[in-house]
Amino acid sequence: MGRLVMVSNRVALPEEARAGGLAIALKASMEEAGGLWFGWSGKIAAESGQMHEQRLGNVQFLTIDLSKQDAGDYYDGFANRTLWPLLHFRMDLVDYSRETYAGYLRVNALFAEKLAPLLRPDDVVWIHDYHLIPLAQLLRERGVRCRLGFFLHVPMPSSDLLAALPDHRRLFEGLSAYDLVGFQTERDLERFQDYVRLFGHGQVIEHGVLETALGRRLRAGAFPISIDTAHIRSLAEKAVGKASVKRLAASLSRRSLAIGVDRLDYSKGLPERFRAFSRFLQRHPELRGRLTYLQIAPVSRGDVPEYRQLRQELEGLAGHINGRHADADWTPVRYVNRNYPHATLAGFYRLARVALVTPLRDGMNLVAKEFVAAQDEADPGVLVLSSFAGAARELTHALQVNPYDVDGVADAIAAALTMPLEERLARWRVMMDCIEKHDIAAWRQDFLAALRSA
Ligand SMILES: O=P(O)(O)OC[C@H]1O[C@H](O[C@H]2O[C@H](CO)[C@@H](O)[C@H](O)[C@H]2O)[C@H](O)[C@@H](O)[C@@H]1O
Ligand SMILES: O=c1ccn([C@@H]2O[C@H](COP(=O)(O)OP(=O)(O)O)[C@@H](O)[C@H]2O)c(=O)[nH]1
Repeated sequence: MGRLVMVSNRVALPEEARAGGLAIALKASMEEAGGLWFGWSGKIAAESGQMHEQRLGNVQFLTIDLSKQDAGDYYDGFANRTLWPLLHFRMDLVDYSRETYAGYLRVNALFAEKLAPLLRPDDVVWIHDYHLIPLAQLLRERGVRCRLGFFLHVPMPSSDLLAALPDHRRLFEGLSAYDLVGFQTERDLERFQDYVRLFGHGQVIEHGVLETALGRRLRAGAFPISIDTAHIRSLAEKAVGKASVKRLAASLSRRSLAIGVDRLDYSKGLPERFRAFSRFLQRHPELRGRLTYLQIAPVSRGDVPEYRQLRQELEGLAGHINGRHADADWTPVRYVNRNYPHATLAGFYRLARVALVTPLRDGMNLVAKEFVAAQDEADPGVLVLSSFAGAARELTHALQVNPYDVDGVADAIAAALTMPLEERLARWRVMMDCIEKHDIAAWRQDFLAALRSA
């Protein structure tokens, strides 16, 4: 069997410890399968192109530095100020410029230039996410003939939104150079098929089999990403004895804990969630003082203006809610911008009675699955989950909410806090069965099997 070559903007280098589902999920896959992992080093250098090599176990890491200009145009610019808001249904935040698009294409071409000579004909190349949509086409132009798969970690919005992007055909037709294109959910796949029919001049031969305008066939499918369920469960069991977890437990003074864990990103619905928590305190005075809400929100994409504004807004909101509702011995919201390792997070999840996972849009949301995996099977907590997260398709037994409905989320928090043990057990069991069967290894195997047979 050929070597597995993963390509992603962000690579989980051995010393890397930043939040983000893609890197965490691919790390688990690479550790199991071995192979080459290729991407951006995350470093800014005087010039783009310097390569670095590292090895850990059966994984070889090859990463490239980018210049300030390239990183600014490609990552902060076109990827995170144009594509990210577009793919999360936020037309109001899309900032398009020809300069940043040119930078995006330049960095994709650089990746292709460096990667093409390293590939062997029997390699299976798996390219990830919106940063690298054109890469297959650029590799093919350089003579690469091996199997190329693509997985989109974020949502695929409706064709009408995609069509608002200048030059959208040139970008999205790049997907036709892959042998297999994977999405998080069936709904994302359907919206992609609509786009191919309506704007891509292609045909859907049958569900999951497409023919492009140029007559090339490719496959497309839904492959919901997952977590290393057994590992998170075992981390959570061990974490009970960890000092940081004991300190958190002691600090609660027998109050229940509600937890949120998200990169500081506008897609995660944090201001709406803070408002819903405040509304919960107003609407349910009988429960006041029984729940402390800990929001962990490591800073993400801090050079992008929309993310800096969000940070300011949240600081204001947290202060406002605490000023309004706190007592001398109780602070309702604890808002923390630190990044915690999984070994600690797993213990925090297990301690929590309620998890608040209420993104406005999310490709999957691995935190929702991690929370379920970390629960005590004799006394599980309750997951309050946005129906706009990819995870909602599988975690149907969560308390599902519309994150825009502040009163609805407030009432769901109250329902979660007061839910009888019997109902908590029944809901948790169904969700745990799902992520035990469908863990990260199953995700990788399903995608690679489909790619090998595509
Ligand atoms: O690399 P960053 O810019 O720091 O951002 C972190 C990652 O955010 C996004 O994650 C997505 O992938 C998760 C795993 O499939 C999924 O659960 C989540 O819903 C997505 O938002 C982004 O797509 C990644 O490329 C980033 O690395
Ligand atoms: O302090 C933190 C906050 C988050 N995460 C991890 O970052 C990932 C976030 O993935 P998710 O799919 O929920 O969202 P994304 O950030 O990829 O959009 C999850 O594995 C979290 O456990 C982490 O390790 N430390």
